[in-house]
Amino acid sequence: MQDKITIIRPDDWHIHLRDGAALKQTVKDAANQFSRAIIMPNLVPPVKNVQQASEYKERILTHIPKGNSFEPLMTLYLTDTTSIKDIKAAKDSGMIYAVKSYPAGATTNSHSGVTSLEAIYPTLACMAELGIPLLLHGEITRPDIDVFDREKCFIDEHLVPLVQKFPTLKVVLEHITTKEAVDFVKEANTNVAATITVQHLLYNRNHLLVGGIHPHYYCLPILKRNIHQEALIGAATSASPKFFLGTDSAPHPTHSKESACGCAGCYTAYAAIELYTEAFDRAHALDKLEGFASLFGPKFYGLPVNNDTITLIRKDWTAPTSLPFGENQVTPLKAGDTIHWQYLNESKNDN
Ligand SMILES: NC(=O)N[C@@H](CC(=O)O)C(=O)O
Ligand SMILES: [Zn+2]
Ligand SMILES: [Zn+2]
Repeated sequence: MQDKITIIRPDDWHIHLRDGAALKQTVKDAANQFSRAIIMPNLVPPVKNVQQASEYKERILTHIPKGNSFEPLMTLYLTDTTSIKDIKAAKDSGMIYAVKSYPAGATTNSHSGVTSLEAIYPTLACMAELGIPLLLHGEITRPDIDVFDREKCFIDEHLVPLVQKFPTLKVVLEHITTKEAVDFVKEANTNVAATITVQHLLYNRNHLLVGGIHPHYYCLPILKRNIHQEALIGAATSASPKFFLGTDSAPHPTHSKESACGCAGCYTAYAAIELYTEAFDRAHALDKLEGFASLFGPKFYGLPVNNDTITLIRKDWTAPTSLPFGENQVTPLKAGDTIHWQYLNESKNDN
């Protein structure tokens, strides 16, 4: 049995760091394991232009521990009024790595999101031309569509035509949750990729709903049935460069999740790489972890691979039941449970 694994340092291609006092914990956790992360722009108000992204980046940078070279890769929040001028400014800034589309109303802080992707095709054409990736929260929001079918419907109704219309546009279908998404991405052209969260590899909707309702497993897109979980594990461990690591670590105060109307999002950044290692170990695919976590993301974004490594050992430890989150607390995924791999935090930035 393999008890130790060393891989090139990973990056997180989808994270929510939030803002203000929350940054103290979220930045520390992300910077501890990852070299770079794609920073989601769904703040209140959203990060809509270069100026706001640059100010947000500065706020993040002040929380990076001394001697740590974590690099936040900033994104813009796409709205119905994002203009070609905004996209050109993003490109010229050299600090915007992608533009994120939230269908209006689909998820946390998405009310300023796009009401029709088709209506902003000229903006997307400009992104294709300038090589700026489009990151998609891929869910339809029509109330007649069942919450478990929203990703599949988004693919059929919006993504298939989008990819046909813009074959050169780089597209990441974020946090995929279904077999249909896996199949779509596999068959699409090489400009189409997907991130996969660790909760969608470790869990399915039974974990959310059997034996009581478990709000800390609630995220969007919602956990699906086990056949979808299996398809995601298959994709993540397939060595296909189209599938790479994106935690979607999305903290909410404990009281906002343990509520009559609980928020969507799981906090995983505190132990992300340990949890992914656990998922790959379960699938007998530890040899596929490095590609998924450290090689395929940079390849898609056209960035260099990191030049240091991290090591994990097989060792049980207990996840904290709670972590500081500004003036509140956040209950992390797996709170109080045993995690079977441990990240040895010794090598970072000593080269
Ligand atoms: N994934 C989630 O359940 N929540 C995310 C938003 C998102 O990524 O959809 C959040 O910001 O809380
Ligand atoms: Zn999302
Ligand atoms: Zn997210």
